[in-house]
Amino acid sequence: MNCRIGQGFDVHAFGPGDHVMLGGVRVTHDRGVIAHSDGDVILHALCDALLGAMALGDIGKHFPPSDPRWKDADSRLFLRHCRQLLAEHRWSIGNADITVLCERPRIGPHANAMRGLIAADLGVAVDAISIKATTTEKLGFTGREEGIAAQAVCLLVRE
Ligand SMILES: Nc1ccn([C@@H]2O[C@H](COP(=O)(O)O)[C@@H](O)[C@H]2O)c(=O)n1
Ligand SMILES: C[C@@]1(CO)OP(=O)(O)OP(=O)(O)OC[C@H]1O
Repeated sequence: MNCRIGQGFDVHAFGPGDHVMLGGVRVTHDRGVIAHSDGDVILHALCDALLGAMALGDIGKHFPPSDPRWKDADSRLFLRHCRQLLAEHRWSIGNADITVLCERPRIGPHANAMRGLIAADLGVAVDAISIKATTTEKLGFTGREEGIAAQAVCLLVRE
């Protein structure tokens, strides 16, 4: 069996707003994020992990921030595009594991909803998708609540 690993990382600054899109879920918050698309750090990190495993560049290469088509775009579109690329290149997802770094909002109560959407968009079982969260103990930009970060790793397999 042929295997590949990939990793991705994304950050968005908090800005004015009343919600944050995370893993495709609209999470109510007292801030929004500043981004060209909907600024979903979970999905952006996951797309980068998948693209990285396939050595197909990064999300900005596939969806340039200079392209008005992606203004306020639903990041689930990006994930579904990655699914298409996986199929074209005959890769299947073994698993993906994601960590969100922020003091707030709390991720735990939404993690299963996020896993469900991601699994549906990628056509995999929910137990292939893991979402975890940590604060950074009030340290750094996430600790000061200036922004939110996510990192993702994935394993791809090909028979
Ligand atoms: N935004 C967050 C941050 C953390 N959690 C959950 O709380 C646990 C403890 O966080 P520490 O940073 O103190 O380790 C963590 O393991 C998560 O389960 C969360 O849901 N949302
Ligand atoms: C997602 C894209 C889409 O134009 O823009 P942003 O929403 O700003 O997000 P980023 O994580 O900076 O990735 C780059 C772009 O591909």
